[in-house]
Amino acid sequence: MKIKLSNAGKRFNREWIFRKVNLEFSAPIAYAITGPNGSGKSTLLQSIGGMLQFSEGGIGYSNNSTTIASEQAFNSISFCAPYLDVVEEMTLVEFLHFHKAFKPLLNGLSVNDVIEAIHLQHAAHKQIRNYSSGMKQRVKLGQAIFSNTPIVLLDEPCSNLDIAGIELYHSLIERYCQERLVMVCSNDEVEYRFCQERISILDFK
Ligand SMILES: Nc1ncnc2c1ncn2[C@@H]1O[C@H](COP(=O)(O)OP(=O)(O)OP(=O)(O)O)[C@@H](O)[C@H]1O
Repeated sequence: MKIKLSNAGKRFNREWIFRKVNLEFSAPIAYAITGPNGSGKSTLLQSIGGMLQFSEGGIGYSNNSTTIASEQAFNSISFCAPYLDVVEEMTLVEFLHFHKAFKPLLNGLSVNDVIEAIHLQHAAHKQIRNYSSGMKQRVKLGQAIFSNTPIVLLDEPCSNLDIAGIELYHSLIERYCQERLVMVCSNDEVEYRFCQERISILDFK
């Protein structure tokens, strides 16, 4: 799986956040997108994930040289970010079954396997609205990492996680993301230390 950015730029009103981004991303490599607060990491990741449109230039997705239409790319992408909501009214079991109807789980895994993997068995039947912030972050990570997509986009993946949660994050990456294209937006080395490639958003100002 490949993503190619050609002269990509994004602005909000008159403010250019980044310009002239010419980069290629391919599996099985993990990329870190770094930069200070407000520099545009999340904006770039959301643009790559198709949640925002570039203001200039473009993006291409392909798999083994076959082009994937932008409007179909979401099938290949999973996304985890603190600003993305989960369905708070559902229990974890309900939410994962609901999500699985749109994005299947990694081959051979069940909803129960995912719940065990993110260590939330004790809260499986509790409404997500009553979860702590760290528990919700485990749900978001599980939802992204266990979706059967070749691309995994992670924005500040360790937000609200304690030390055990951060270790869990690294073990999930190690076990389930080796063959995938992973992108991590962060300014905290702990979150992206496994990434082979590092990209500073400041290079595109
Ligand atoms: N919808 C929007 N409308 C206007 N400006 C926006 C919008 N979204 C983001 N911005 C601006 O774009 C800039 C980049 O924001 P972004 O969230 O991408 O930064 P970031 O590098 O991810 O920051 P942080 O490390 O704090 O998460 C900021 O100046 C922000 O105010």
